[in-house]
Amino acid sequence: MVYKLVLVRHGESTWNQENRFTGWTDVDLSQKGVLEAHDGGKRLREAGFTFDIAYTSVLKRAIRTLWIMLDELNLCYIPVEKNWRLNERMYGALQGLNKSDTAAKYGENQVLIWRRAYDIPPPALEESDDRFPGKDARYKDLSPSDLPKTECLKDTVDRFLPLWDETISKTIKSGKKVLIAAHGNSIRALIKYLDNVSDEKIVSMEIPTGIPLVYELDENLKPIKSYFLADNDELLKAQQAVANQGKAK
Ligand SMILES: O=C(O)[C@@H](CO)OP(=O)(O)O
Repeated sequence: MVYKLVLVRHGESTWNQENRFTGWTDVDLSQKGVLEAHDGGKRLREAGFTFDIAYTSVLKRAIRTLWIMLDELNLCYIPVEKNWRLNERMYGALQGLNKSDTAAKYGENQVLIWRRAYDIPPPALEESDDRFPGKDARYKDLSPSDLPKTECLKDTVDRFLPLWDETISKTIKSGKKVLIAAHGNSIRALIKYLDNVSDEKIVSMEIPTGIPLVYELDENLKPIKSYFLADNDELLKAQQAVANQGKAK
């Protein structure tokens, strides 16, 4: 038995466009991001994919990407489950800052650590800060210990895993075809877990916006293979562009 699972990072957001640390900030897609979402849906349609259920975060850039893709696939009717555990990594006090300006101020290496180190979190938010998720109604049912003030990728893996273990993995094993629309770092968290990527290697893994990533999984949900629905040149260019966001201008 081979299961197929598709992951997609939302299309470009307005803060991706402005090159700002986003995290749990609920910004929308840019015009380019809307086009990328349509394009991602078309890629799946043309490759013959269909889905029974979709999972996404509680952030509108991922939700809107999913809506657009389901529309392209003529699958607006399938169930969609939104869960905070698929949110982007919480970027703490960096949320809102321009990535290049931050690199110019603190150095590119420090920004690389904040963006990509597996177990070093960015500076934390205070609970009094308006950006603290405890002030946002959508998180009102979370226990206080689940509300992050910052997260490194390891924290994102840890908070994603209960959703995987208790829900998504069971859905896949029941034979349902699953689509997940999420974020650069929540997808990196999933890839780290599925492919058992080392803490060192995950640092250089970049996820492009809007390009579906297909996983073929065995009966124990171990990956047999994975591939983006893009040619190599396009993929490398898109991945390099994400890496370059942390460079000083
Ligand atoms: O700002 C963010 O939330 C993420 C994704 O856009 O950025 P980065 O690629 O720097 O982790």
